[in-house]
Amino acid sequence: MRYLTAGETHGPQLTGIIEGFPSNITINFDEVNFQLARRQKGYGRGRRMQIEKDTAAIAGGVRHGKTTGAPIALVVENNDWKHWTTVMNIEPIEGSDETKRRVNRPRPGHADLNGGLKYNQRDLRNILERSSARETTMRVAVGGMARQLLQEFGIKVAGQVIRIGDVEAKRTEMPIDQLIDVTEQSPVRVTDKDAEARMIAAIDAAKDDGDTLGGIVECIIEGVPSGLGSHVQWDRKLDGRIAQAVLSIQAFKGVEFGIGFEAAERRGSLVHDEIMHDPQRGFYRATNRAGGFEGGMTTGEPIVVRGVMKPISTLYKALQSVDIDTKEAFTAQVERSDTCAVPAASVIMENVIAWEVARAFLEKFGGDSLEEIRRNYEGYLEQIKQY
Ligand SMILES: Cc1cc2nc3c(=O)[nH]c(=O)nc-3n(C[C@H](O)[C@H](O)[C@H](O)COP(=O)(O)O)c2cc1C
Ligand SMILES: C=C(O[C@@H]1CC(C(=O)O)=C[C@@H](OP(=O)(O)O)[C@H]1O)C(=O)O
Repeated sequence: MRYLTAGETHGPQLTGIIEGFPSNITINFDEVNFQLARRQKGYGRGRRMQIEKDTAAIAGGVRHGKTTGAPIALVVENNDWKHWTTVMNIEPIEGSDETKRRVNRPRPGHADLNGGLKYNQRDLRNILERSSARETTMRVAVGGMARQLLQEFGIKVAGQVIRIGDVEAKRTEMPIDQLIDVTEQSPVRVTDKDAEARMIAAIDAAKDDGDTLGGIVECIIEGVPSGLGSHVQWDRKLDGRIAQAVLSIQAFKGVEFGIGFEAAERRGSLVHDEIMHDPQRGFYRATNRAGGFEGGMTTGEPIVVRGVMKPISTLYKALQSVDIDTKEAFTAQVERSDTCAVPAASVIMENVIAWEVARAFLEKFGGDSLEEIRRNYEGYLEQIKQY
């Protein structure tokens, strides 16, 4: 199973094509649109989110509410396109002075300069339009499809914000369904009300100073059987693939599983998870410090992944850069930008991880239809039980 996305942030639409999605899966479009709506919420975002109201339309691969096994085509329109039709026009507009509309001032922390050099583009808009995190809209829609496959097998995905700037949220141990409900009610996607208020204040303060904030988000996946991914080849290790998916989100700079970087400070006896057995549960781990992975394979314990997002690159208190034409220094003018997109990014992270887990699930239990996958899955569960 694979997917590709296309589309620019101020272009007419984002397009996604999923190939290899099995047949006979009932698709609830409200679920896909719910994921898109969740991504748009979250304290700290700029004016663009008031313009967009993301909904996905299906343009292939689903009939009468069920997948057919054909490639699935998804489309999300950009409402903002109507304000950008002249700037973004594909055809040159006669009599217009294109040079005036060029972006010739690369923004620090963005893809602008590297992309301009690499693709030999002197209008940096040709880079920024695609490097924008607007593209994650389609990745979330695709993740919304993957979640429906996972749901068929009782696999649940949740996320929460752990840190924004210097404010850390206390992690309340609660069942995953409750975690999903509680974080959904929070503008910064936390369960800790005290931290919520301090995070909102920190975002407001950064905004007042013309500055931005990053943070840490966590994703938890429950109900995953042991044995997804594989130790036998580097690119089949599922933790590695999830790490790649997380780092592919714009502005994500780090990833860890379970106790993560803390493992460097601890002794082995306080890192590794002891193996237990119970006639009802089968094999399990006494703890889950590994975050659900050993040898690139799932252990059957919940997958726990955290990602680090850097502060938003564009600051109202603009940073210095160099004009690509004159090579002179300037400080950038900012029209609009987010102050903090960490809560939104936690939704993106959930969905890109859901995709990777669904892909690994299909590799393990293969099959073209839901029924075939179910047979393979149930046979494997029986095999594990007898082991
Ligand atoms: C949900 C989300 C929203 C973002 N919004 C902005 C924004 O409004 N302004 C900005 O400068 N960067 C924003 N970014 C970050 C940039 O897209 C990102 O830093 C840039 O493309 C360069 O990529 P890199 O940081 O991964 O190197 C956002 C990222 C995410 C995930
Ligand atoms: C459009 C989205 O996020 C955008 C991501 C983004 C960036 O540089 O990554 C910059 C901003 O776009 P604009 O310059 O149009 O205001 C954000 O609003 C979105 O999340 O849907």
